[in-house]
Amino acid sequence: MATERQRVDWLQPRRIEDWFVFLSRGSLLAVTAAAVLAAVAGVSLDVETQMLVYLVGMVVLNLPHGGFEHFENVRHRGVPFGIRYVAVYLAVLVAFVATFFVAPILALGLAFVTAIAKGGHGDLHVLDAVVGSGHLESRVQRGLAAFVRGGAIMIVPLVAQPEVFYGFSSYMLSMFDPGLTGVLWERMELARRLFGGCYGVALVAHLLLGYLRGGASTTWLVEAGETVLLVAYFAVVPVVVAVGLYFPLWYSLRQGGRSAVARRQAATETHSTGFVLGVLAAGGLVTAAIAAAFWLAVPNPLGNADLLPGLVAFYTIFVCIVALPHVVVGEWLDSDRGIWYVP
Ligand SMILES: CC1=C(/C=C/C(C)=C/C=C/C(C)=C/C=O)C(C)(C)CCC1
Repeated sequence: MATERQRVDWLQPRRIEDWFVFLSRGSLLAVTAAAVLAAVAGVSLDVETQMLVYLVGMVVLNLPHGGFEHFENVRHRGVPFGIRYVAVYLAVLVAFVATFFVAPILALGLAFVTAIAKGGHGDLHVLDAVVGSGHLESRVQRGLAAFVRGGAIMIVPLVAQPEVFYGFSSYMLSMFDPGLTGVLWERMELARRLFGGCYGVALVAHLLLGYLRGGASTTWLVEAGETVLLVAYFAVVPVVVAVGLYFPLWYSLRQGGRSAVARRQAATETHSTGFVLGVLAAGGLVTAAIAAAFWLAVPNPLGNADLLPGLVAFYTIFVCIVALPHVVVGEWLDSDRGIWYVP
């Protein structure tokens, strides 16, 4: 549901959720500005450092939030629901892993779609709960908002930094079939033009429709500003760093704001530190067990890459195989609440 709420003050956050959103914008803006300054000064981060930033961002900072998000979805929902949820979740996870073995290119495409869907729909719910989405009146506008925000994560770097994008995609495919290395390069230009063209049209349509519906309303201005920030960020920040910092600094921070609103509305008790640490420890163990099983199941866990790029490729596929069932089961099959619950 679109909401009229508009409480975020760009410079003076008041509530806890406004702080989360404020920090997400500030940190992405700072990283974007640093990337522009570095480009102007002719300085660039070496690829090793970029990969370390990715691994720290995704594993150390983002993974705990992912575990917490999973846990919140099934908490207080009853035992039969929980068992059904976990069973369907595991079935979808196994089916997705199987797809990597029989059709790796299709599965990699699904992995990218997962990142787009998660980022896009997650952000749409943050607009509903915290930022304001009053100007998004129709389903088409909401769909466009989600596609444009999520698409920034994958399609903008595909257009702006195709070599790195394809290089890592090749590593990911080589985990399952070394013969597929290089196969993507032949289609690179076509994919860039096709996806880049569609994305450009969607971006302009999204901004224009929002404006035509309600003029330069505050919610439109703020939302358009965020969209432009996301596009600029993914266009100028080296893609490995950009994705590695987007999930902790934008996705997880903002979801923290959304869940603060949801908890207050549902009058759910706040968690004690001990409880949170217990959930994190249990979640960490389950996640590590899934990662270990996946490592053993894959023919070449590091693909044809060296250690660091191999770990980036492995972790990326791993996070996608956990995230896809989360989006499918948690959001689209759990019609009562969904993973991005907004009261
Ligand atoms: C294509 C591509 C990448 C893909 C990243 C993906 C697909 C991340 C998905 C993250 C998810 C689903 C997180 C959920 O919380 C890398 C590794 C940055 C390297 C550059 C090219």
